[in-house]
Amino acid sequence: MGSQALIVDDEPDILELLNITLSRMGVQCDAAETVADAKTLLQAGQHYDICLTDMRLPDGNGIELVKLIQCQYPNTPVAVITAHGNVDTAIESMKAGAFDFLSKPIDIERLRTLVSTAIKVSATENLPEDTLLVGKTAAMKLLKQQILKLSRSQAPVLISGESGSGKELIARSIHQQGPRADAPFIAVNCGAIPRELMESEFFGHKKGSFTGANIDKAGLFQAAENGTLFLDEVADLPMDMQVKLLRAIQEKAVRPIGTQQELPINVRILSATHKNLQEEIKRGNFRQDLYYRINVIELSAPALRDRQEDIPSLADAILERLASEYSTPNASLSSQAMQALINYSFPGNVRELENILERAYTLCDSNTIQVNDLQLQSPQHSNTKQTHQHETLHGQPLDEHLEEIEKDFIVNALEKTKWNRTEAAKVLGISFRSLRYRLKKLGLE
Ligand SMILES: Nc1ncnc2c1ncn2[C@@H]1O[C@H](COP(=O)(O)OP(=O)(O)OP(=O)(O)O)[C@@H](O)[C@H]1O
Repeated sequence: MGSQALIVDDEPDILELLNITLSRMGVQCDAAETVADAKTLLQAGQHYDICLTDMRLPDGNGIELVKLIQCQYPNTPVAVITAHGNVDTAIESMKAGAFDFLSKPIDIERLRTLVSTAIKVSATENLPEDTLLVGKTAAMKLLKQQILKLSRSQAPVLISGESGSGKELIARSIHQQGPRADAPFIAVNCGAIPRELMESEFFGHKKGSFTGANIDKAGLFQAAENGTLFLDEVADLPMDMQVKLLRAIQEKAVRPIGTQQELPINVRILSATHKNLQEEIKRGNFRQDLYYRINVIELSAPALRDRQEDIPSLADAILERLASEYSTPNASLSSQAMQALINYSFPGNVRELENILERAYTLCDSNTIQVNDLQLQSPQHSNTKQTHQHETLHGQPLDEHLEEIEKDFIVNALEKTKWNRTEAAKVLGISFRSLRYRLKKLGLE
């Protein structure tokens, strides 16, 4: 059976344009001119694969319909049509649950893309449960529900959370469960691209546009076409790049370096940060307008210490994966070792759990991992400063003791920055040169 759309607008020209475009795509349309007419059609029992509604209607507004359909007909994706340049309503409607928006004057190509995405969403009603994220605590259940809901929308999502807490995995999960699943998921660490290459990395370049540009190169946006672009550590984008990114998101188009032509793009943007972006805005490091665009929906990845009950199942899943990666027998944790993990504070979250288990798995003598194999730091590791202040020296020379503290801080900073020494030096508030000197001195190289 063909697809069915509900189109709601009081301007006959727009209704006609929608009707013709959709009919050519094999989608049948029912038209309404008011909120009341739309309600009557919905109540008549017809299932709609998409509802397209104007924002301003004679007896109400589009957001009202978005809310009503969300609540009573959750399998029908709704897209709103907004006045040209009205970002506020577009964002407000997506926050209210609209799956996407279209701004006037209507671009036929965009309309077609939007409708076919919506039909895909509507056709995949009963998706299998998320298989990427391990965890059954209330926090994880809620997160998985949110992911499922968000995967159907095209709204930009900002995922916040501590390092290693699973932000990228959450983004992947949103992508995999949504209508873009068959297209690429491209993850980019915004802090890791050299500044001078950034524009070309994101938008591509034409052969000969700068020294070293020996061939035409597609950027990340083009690589993610029809799929998802995941901007990890988005707070690390330099200001000039933030402006360019904002423009690309707003215009839904990019211009490769050395070309005159804008290329239209159809990419969903997901971002993540472990920093507090509001703070970064106050400090003048992040643009308010970009924040507003990428943070339409906010998700937060819970810290592992706040969902301790998930530690056993995570540990089992990780050990199973290690055994299959190494093609060696599966190992398990002694009950004391498991308890020690449950009591540990995991400043580095799931990534730290993975590292601890990988080391223990390689080091342990039998197939059972004991507490000692885990080599856990003291539970207060993340709070090193305080604990050391209150400790006595236990007969250890002061210098040696201080070196230990120094080592702790440096290792901590390196772990936090995934061993990026430039970043670690920043975290520590010392110069790169000084960090290099200390690494040598402490035998950490
Ligand atoms: N709920 C989970 N279930 C299974 N594995 C997880 C879960 N959360 C995180 N992981 C694993 O932990 C590691 C770190 O996760 P991920 O890279 O998604 O974290 P992140 O928050 O993006 O980290 P960073 O802030 O450092 O970029 C990955 O190997 C990921 O597969």
